[in-house]
Amino acid sequence: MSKALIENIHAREIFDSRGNPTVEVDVVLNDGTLGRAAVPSGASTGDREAVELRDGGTRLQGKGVANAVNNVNGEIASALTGKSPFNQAEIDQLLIKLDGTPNKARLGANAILGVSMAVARAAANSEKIPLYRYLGGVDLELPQPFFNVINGGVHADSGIDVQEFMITPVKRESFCDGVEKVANVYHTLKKILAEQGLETAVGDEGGFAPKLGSTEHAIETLYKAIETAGYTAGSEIAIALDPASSEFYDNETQLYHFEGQKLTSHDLLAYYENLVAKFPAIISIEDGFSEHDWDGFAAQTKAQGDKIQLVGDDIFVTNPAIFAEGIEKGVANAILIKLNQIGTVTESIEAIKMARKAGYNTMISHRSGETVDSFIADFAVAMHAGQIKTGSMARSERIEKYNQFLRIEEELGAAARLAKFPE
Ligand SMILES: O=C(O)[C@@H](CO)OP(=O)(O)O
Ligand SMILES: [Mg+2]
Repeated sequence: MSKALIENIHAREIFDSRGNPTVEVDVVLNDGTLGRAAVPSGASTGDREAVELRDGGTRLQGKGVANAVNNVNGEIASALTGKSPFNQAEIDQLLIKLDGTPNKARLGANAILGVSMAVARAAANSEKIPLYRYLGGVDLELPQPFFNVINGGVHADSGIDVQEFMITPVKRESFCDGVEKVANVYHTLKKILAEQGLETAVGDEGGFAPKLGSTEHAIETLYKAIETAGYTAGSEIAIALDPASSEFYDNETQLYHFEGQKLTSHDLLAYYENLVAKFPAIISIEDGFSEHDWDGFAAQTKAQGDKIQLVGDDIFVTNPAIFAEGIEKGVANAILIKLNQIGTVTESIEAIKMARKAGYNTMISHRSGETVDSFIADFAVAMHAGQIKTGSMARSERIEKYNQFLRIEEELGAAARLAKFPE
C-alpha cells in the first residue's frame, strides 16, 4: 500500500445540472495524486436528510455554497492534512466528530461528502487502481439499471403526480445489451409521444415530460413503447415507479392529494394494488407512502411486499439509525442509497450492510441535481448493490454514469458479473 498522506484539500463552488451551485473538492496527496469529487443535490428531499449547507441571503437566490466551501478549505483541510487517505472509516469518523452535530448541520453534508468521496478517489488513484476496485476488492458486480424515462412530480412540469417512471431490462446478456434494449424503448417512446403531438423535451432526470394526464396513461404509453420496440412488457422490460409521495401528502389532514383527489392512506394502497394488478410489468414502487406515514408504508409492505419490491427513500434517508427502526417496523423491503442523504461514504456502506443483513434489497441512486461525477457507478459495482437508478439517456450527467458501467464491464471482461434480477 502506498504511504502517501493528504497534503492539501481544496473546495470550490461549481454548478449542477439545474444551474444551482454545488461543492467540488480536490484532495491532493504528497505523492502528487489528485482525487476530485462533486456533490449532487435533491429536489424532493426527505425532511431528515443530512443538512445541505446553503448560504442564504440574496446572492445566487440564497443557494450559494460559499460557507460549505469555506468549511472545507478551513477547518476540514486543517484537520485532515497529514492524515492517511487509505482508512476511509477513520477519515469519515473524523469528519463526523469535527462537525459535532447529529445531521452534519454545522459544516454541511455537502462539504463533508465532497471530502469523503474525494479522499476515496485520491486513495484509489494513488494505488493506481480503479475506484470500484479500491472500494470493492474482488467481489464486484454490475447492477440492474433503472432508467427514468418519464419525469413528473417536482422534476418536470408534466403535471403527472408520480415523479418517476422507470424501465429496466429483465433479460440482458451484458450491461451493454441491457442499455441497448432500453435505448430502443426510449427512442420508440419519443416517436410515440411526437406522433401524439406531445412534448418530447426532457425533465430534470432526462426522461420525457409529456402532459399525459394520469399515471395510468403514462404507464399505458410505456407499455406501448416497450411493445412497439419489439419487447414484452414484464418478461423482457419491467417497470418501476417512484411516486415520491411525501411531495403530495398533507401532513395536517394526513391525506394524499393525488390526481385531483384526496386519498386516505387506505385509498392509496387500494390504488397501488389495482395498478399492479392492471399493469403486472410493475415490479417496484419507491416511496409509495410519505415519510410521515410509517403506518401506511408498513401496511403496503404487508399487502404487497411479497409481490413487488417496495423501496424506502425519503422515509429512511440512508440513515442507519432510522433504517434500523424501519426494519423493526416492517417498513419496505428495499432501501434507496443516496450518499448525500447521510453525508459520508462509510455511513452509506453501513446502511447497505444493514440492508443485506435484514434481507432488504439495495438500490443506489443519483439526485435530481447532478454533475458528471460518476462516483455512484463505481460505488454500486464495489458494493455489489444489486440495483441503480441514475436517470435516463438524454442528459449527459445521467448517461455518464451508465457509460461508466460500460467502461467497467469492458475492463472486467470475462470477470464481469451481472446482478441477479431483483426479487
Ligand atoms: O426521489 C428521488 O428518488 C430522487 C432521485 O431520483 O429525487 P431527488 O434527488 O429530487 O430527491
Ligand atoms: Mg425517491
